[in-house]
Amino acid sequence: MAQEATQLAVVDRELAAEQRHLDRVYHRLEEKIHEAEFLVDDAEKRGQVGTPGALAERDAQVFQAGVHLNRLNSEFEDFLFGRIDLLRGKDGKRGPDGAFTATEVAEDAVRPDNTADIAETLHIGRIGVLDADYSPLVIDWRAPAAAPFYRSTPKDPGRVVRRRVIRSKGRRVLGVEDDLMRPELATSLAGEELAIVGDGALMAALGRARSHTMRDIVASIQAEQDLVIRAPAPGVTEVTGGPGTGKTAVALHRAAYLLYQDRRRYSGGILVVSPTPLLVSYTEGVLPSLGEEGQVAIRAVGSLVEGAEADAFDTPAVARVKGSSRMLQVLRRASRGTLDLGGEVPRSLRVVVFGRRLELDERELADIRRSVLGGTAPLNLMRPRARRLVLDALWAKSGRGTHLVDPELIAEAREGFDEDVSTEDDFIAFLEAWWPVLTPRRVLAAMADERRLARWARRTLNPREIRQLARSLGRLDNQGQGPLSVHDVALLDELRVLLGAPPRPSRPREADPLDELTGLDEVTTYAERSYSSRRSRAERREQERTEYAHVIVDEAQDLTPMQWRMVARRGTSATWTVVGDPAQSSWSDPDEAARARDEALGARVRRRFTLTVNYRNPAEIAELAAKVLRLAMPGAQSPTAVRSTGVVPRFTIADRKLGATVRAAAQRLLAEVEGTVGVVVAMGRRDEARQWLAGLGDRVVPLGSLEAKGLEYDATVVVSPAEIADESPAGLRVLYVALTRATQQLTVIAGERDQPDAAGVPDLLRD
Ligand SMILES: Nc1ncnc2c1ncn2[C@@H]1O[C@H](COP(=O)(O)OP(=O)(O)OP(=O)(O)O)[C@@H](O)[C@H]1O
Repeated sequence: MAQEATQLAVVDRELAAEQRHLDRVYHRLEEKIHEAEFLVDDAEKRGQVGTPGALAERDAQVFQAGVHLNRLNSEFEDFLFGRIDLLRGKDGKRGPDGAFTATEVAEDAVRPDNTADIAETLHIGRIGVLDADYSPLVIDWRAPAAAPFYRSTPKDPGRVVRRRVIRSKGRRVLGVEDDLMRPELATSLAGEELAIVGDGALMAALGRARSHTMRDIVASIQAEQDLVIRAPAPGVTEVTGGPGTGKTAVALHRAAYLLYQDRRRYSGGILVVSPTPLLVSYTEGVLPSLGEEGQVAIRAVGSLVEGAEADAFDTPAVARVKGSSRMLQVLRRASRGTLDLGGEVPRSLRVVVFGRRLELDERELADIRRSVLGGTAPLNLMRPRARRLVLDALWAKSGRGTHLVDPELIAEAREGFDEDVSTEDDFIAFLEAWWPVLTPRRVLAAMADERRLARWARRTLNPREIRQLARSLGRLDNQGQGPLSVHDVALLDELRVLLGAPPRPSRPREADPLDELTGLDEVTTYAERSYSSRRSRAERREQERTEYAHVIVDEAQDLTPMQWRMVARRGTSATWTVVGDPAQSSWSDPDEAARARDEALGARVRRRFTLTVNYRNPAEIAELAAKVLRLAMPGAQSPTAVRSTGVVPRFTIADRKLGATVRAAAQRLLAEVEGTVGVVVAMGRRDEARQWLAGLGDRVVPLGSLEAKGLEYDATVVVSPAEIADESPAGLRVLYVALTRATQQLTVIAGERDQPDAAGVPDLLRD
């Protein structure tokens, strides 16, 4: 009892100490906000002067102050989260953030009797805050001085004695959790014994209920993850690791780190490519919570091409054709073939110039076309040359140059001739039909005709593949308008390059996340309209952005060869971070994808990392998933689950009414967990699943197996492992993904195709 009371007193004392520090930080932040507000006021006064120079200066000041204010305001929430207490370092130099730079312990910092004093205490937060005397009140989590907070382990503690995670909300400190890095030392801080409180911040973070959005992990980044986040920028940082090892989280924190390290360089933009819109909306809150968003575009792989927003999935067989690099050859032939669509191309050209009839026949036109197509330029860019050769041929036939000798007169006559011919309606109509401006969608639509496609895909695709591909494109009208699948988008992008840019339609562009630069809305309230011209300039710049300074590919194992080509175009001079897990790949030909990936990344230096700890699944669920991994990818290593809950997966055999069984399982889990319940079914059952679960509320989410990628729920129901596994050649790997989504509980329902044992365990999940 007495011991408990003492411990409580220690906790109170430590909480009070952190509260005092947080109060100081707030005080300082308020001072800084006043400074920013003063700047705004001052800027407005200067605006009244009215000279162009003063207005420009005001504009710049208002912009800066507005961004600063907005940033400070948004950082207030839970922005102090860590603290490290350090021994004295080998040298006594301070860095720009006011912290000592030494990483090694000074020789005499630990006395022979294993006692030591804390020489430096640093608080870590989402942004750095200096006190009025430039001493560090808070160190930015990305600064070098914060690295020991993440890197230090009892095995390799460096200068850190105690690492503390502080939980706070707004202005209140709610709790602290300590890890002791040097338990062998008796350390004192300001003459008092160093206190240790709580039992591990990581476990507390992992045990919390999940919502529909991912949280940042800035308070509990682990050492192996920190190495990835802070890896040098050049070249390619490649990260592999099993489900739940934090690959997505690490990739997003790396984006924030890179921006902090070299904001100027990454003002070129960071692109995060994600497999599904669901994963985009799950993850897009993480960067704003880290104070970064304006420079980072998180896009689903089906939304990388302007004007083509796709989230529909093709059947696995069709996806396999559309994703394969064999499509390159088919698209090349199709784009040229579309120029020649039977029945639509005029066979001859007749024009009347200066009262004379001129004609080019089928053979002459074919010769011209062949000669132009001999070049390698994109088809739409060949059009001017084709037009010129037609005019040359007509000019030759007209004989008008023959009686002239003076080159100047010849040129003049020719110019008049060209002008006359090319403004003739007949000529314009002819050119439109004979060498139309092609759009990617139009070529894609042309491929929906099976006979035509068979010609273009001869010796590249087999008849069955041709039939499947043509049928899938039949959803489009003859201009290519209609629903696109995710895989169509990479084809459109390839066609865009093959065809060259057609004249741009003047339709307004679709919404782009980059248009919403951080905090600019708030700034307008201060800067009023004077700011809007700056904003529209910024928007224009973002609209023009088709290349990025850094590309992050999440779930990289799923990119098809055609998608790799599309993504590569967005980062030709970029540095890259590529995260993925081959064991979760839903693409059927890993070797072909690996070649495409190598081509996309080129000769850049590669830095490889492996993450080994599963932070999502409890050991009970991870063990079950490992059985499927052994079938899906014999010899592959499972990550080690960091915690165990004692709750084993539940198995249920569906009676004849599969829907009722699934609904009952979901309801039961809803009662047992606080947060979300994901119900994963084979892709073919998505619509049914929605009906089964209707009315259960938004804590329950029905998902096709491919949609579950990257997501997580407190509990999941996996419906019929055999159905999921049989759906595609990569089905076992997709099943592995499905089984690894839960943070707490898993129910597996055996359907008709499963062969459950007496305990209801389907054959695929038995030893
Ligand atoms: N250091 C950490 N502290 C707290 N939570 C963490 C940490 N690392 C990862 N997590 C949590 O573990 C879960 C899994 O992380 P994440 O989704 O990034 O893993 P992943 O490797 O991308 O998984 P998958 O391959 O299955 O998509 C998330 O809830 C994440 O917040």
